Amino acid sequence: MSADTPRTARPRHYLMCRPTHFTVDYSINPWMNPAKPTDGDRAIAQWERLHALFLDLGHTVELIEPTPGLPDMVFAANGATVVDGTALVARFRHEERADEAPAYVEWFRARGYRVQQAEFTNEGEGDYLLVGGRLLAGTGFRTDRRAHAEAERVLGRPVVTLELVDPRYYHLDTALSVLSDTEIMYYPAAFSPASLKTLQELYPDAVLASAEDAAVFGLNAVSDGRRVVLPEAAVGLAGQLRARGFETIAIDLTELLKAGGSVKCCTLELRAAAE
Ligand SMILES: CN(C)C(=N)NCCC[C@H](N)C(=O)O
Repeated sequence: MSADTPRTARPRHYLMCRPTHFTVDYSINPWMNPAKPTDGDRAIAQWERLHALFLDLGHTVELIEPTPGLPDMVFAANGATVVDGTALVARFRHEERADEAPAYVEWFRARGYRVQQAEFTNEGEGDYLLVGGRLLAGTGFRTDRRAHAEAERVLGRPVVTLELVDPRYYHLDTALSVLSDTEIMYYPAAFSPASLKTLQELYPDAVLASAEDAAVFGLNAVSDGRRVVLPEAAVGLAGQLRARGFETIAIDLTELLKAGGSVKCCTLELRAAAE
């Protein structure tokens, strides 16, 4: 598709979590260095700009109350995967985040979602990305490979397993982003040779990110089908997207990057049951 391709934005329903208690006081990924100071006010200001931006774009945003002592809870995308009104709630790999799961169970139950508590480790939309009718599923660092069959059964979508091999890209959504129901962008070196072949076969026209754009979390982006919100440092990727007819909106979330997250990590999509 070219820059002249007309694209349609679909209004989305998101869940976010204010980084009230954000800090980096443990390390569970290579981006986290507890010796490096964080600025809580700056994290909140950056997050608030993202929140306001989604509202300006016409999306609906709900909020989950941040729990004291859970500094990574701002990364709401990890809380669950929600398809057709069913929330498959995360079971976190690391003890430091384990207590986030009950907060999500409670949030979804209170709002009438069908809630499934996971048997196997999975980190929600960090590793599960819905592209049209297909669920791309990451494994290698966080989500257990056995969780993929569970996701297929609970969410009713065929799953494609993708193996991540670079610890900097420990969640699928740090290395791959969904642009529309048929298009993705990804960083090839983050995947095993077999998974790369799978991606090349399924998405021969995908946008391929450079190492530089991947390293500033350019792939941790959120698209509504026409407008792609992505970290402002990912300038090469933004140019590639505009050449394909997407509008790009750059945002600074560098304070949250100190914990290994950016735009997509803060944004869980809520997909209602079909009417
Ligand atoms: C896309 N998503 C949701 C993420 N990549 N999440 C960021 C999680 C960061 C956290 N410190 C952790 O290591 O779990």
